[in-house]
Amino acid sequence: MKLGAYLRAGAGLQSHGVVHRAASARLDRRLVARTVAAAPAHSSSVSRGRGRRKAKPSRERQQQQQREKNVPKKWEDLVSRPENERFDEAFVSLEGGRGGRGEVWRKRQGGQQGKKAERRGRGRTVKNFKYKPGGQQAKQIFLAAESPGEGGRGGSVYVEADERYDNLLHLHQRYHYRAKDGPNANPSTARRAASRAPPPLTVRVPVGTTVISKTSGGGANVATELMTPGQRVLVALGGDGGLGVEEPRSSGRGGRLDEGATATANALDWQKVSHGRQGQRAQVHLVLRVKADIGLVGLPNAGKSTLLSAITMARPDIADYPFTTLVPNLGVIGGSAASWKGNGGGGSSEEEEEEGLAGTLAGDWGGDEGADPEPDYSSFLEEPEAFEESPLESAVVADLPGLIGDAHMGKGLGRVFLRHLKRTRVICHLVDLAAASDPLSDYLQIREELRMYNPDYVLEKPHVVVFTKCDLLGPRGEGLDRDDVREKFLGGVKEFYSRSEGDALMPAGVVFISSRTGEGMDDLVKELSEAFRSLDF
Ligand SMILES: Nc1nc2c(ncn2[C@@H]2O[C@H](COP(=O)(O)OP(=O)(O)OP(=O)(O)O)[C@@H](O)[C@H]2O)c(=O)[nH]1
Ligand SMILES: [Mg+2]
Repeated sequence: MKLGAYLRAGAGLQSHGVVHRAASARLDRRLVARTVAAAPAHSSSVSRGRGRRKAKPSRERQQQQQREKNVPKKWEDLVSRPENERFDEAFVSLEGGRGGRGEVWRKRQGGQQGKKAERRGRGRTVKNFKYKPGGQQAKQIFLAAESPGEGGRGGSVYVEADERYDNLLHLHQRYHYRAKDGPNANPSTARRAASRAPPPLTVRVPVGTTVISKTSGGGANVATELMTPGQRVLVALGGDGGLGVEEPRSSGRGGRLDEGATATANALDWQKVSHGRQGQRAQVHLVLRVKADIGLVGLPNAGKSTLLSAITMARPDIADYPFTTLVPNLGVIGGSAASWKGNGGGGSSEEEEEEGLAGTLAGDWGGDEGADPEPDYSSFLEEPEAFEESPLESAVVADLPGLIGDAHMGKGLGRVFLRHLKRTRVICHLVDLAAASDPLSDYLQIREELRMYNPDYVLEKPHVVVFTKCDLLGPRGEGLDRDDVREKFLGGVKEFYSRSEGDALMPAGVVFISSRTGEGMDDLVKELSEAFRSLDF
């Protein structure tokens, strides 16, 4: 027998043996699995020796696990708070994916033939564009790789403003987020792995979120505000892919590296350059300030949420107890009526809701008013056409939680939510005329609270005073001359501020409304439009 034939025969036998052994191993494993399933718990040690041992996590994986365990104290503090105290803030650690491994080519066989054989296995099969049906050509042809393939870049991490979100609660589930790793190069991807970066990890946040990011691993720190939908910022770049490398020859000369790498890489670091680099890591602080044109402020129960539901399609919780609203609600003036009626489902459920609402309200207002018509909080400003060309056209209204005196010392819901007024342009200050014994002091208390939080809130933003619940004035309000009340009120405000800034702090207008009957809505629209016109556009 010739040597080649002998070897082939031997090789054949050998491979036969391998298959055989593998099959019997599989069989063994199945048997073991069955025994383990059938055996009582205490005897499981019998099979332990034969079962597959659990692989020890790689060092990198261990480091990753350790990092995931390390959550900062500030994160733990934040997520243990109630939702209304954390919906507008989040801490996250964002990490770009690791780059994929570059390909390592083993030492070549000597001679031209060896080279060919070596390369034959490394490359990819592509469509043969010369192929014609019926011809002799193959449909697919093999393209040998010219050089070892590079690993792909790891996924990067972006923070993106998205209209579909209005809070940051979805980012409180965990602290660490990591993008996908880059693809490793292998014979079939050849050089293409480098161009196949995995999809980036996109962290979606509401419009109006400030992103403050400390990035390590060569990345730049970021401090930016995402103010338009779709706007995004890169916080952590994925790691570079490893380079393709040819193993150095045994003579000890350096390995031939793929283009871009230093040709002097010695025998020690040729393996390292084939490894993908780690992605950048960013510690990110996200703070949301809702972006709105009009902000509704006032004492708890002043009727802020009710006004919001009366002038927009928003349907916030309304109830006759303080602190019903815990997080800001948003609505758009002149939003299309179809949208929320569609959302409300069938007509029947809506009627039920209205009935439920009417029930609570009738209870709130005492038996003597049982004959009242059903309160209708559906929009008084429903026709979008009425607002065309008006400064109020699609203005966003934010209904804030109730504010009380000494809120800056943590009373009530505190004052943290006042940050949401920062991006409102006009403030609507609601005072419950029916319940207030002294509307002026109620008003001044809140103004002082605003001023203590941020002097710009009272100095720079025009505000309209809105006396609410005028339908409830009852006998007290019958003979009430509204112009009189207005004058007295304005006189009081002027006197209070006479020694300080004076006119700068005066209201732009005073209106009397009822969200229930729709009284005064026209005045409100007029005053708000004036206030907007007074701002320089
Ligand atoms: N009759 C009458 N009742 C009103 C009017 N506006 C509000 N109410 C009632 O006043 C109560 C409080 O209204 P809300 O809109 O929840 O008050 P709020 O200012 O949002 O209160 P918080 O969210 O707790 O700060 C509810 O029972 C409303 O039905 C109004 O114009 N007329
Ligand atoms: Mg409310």
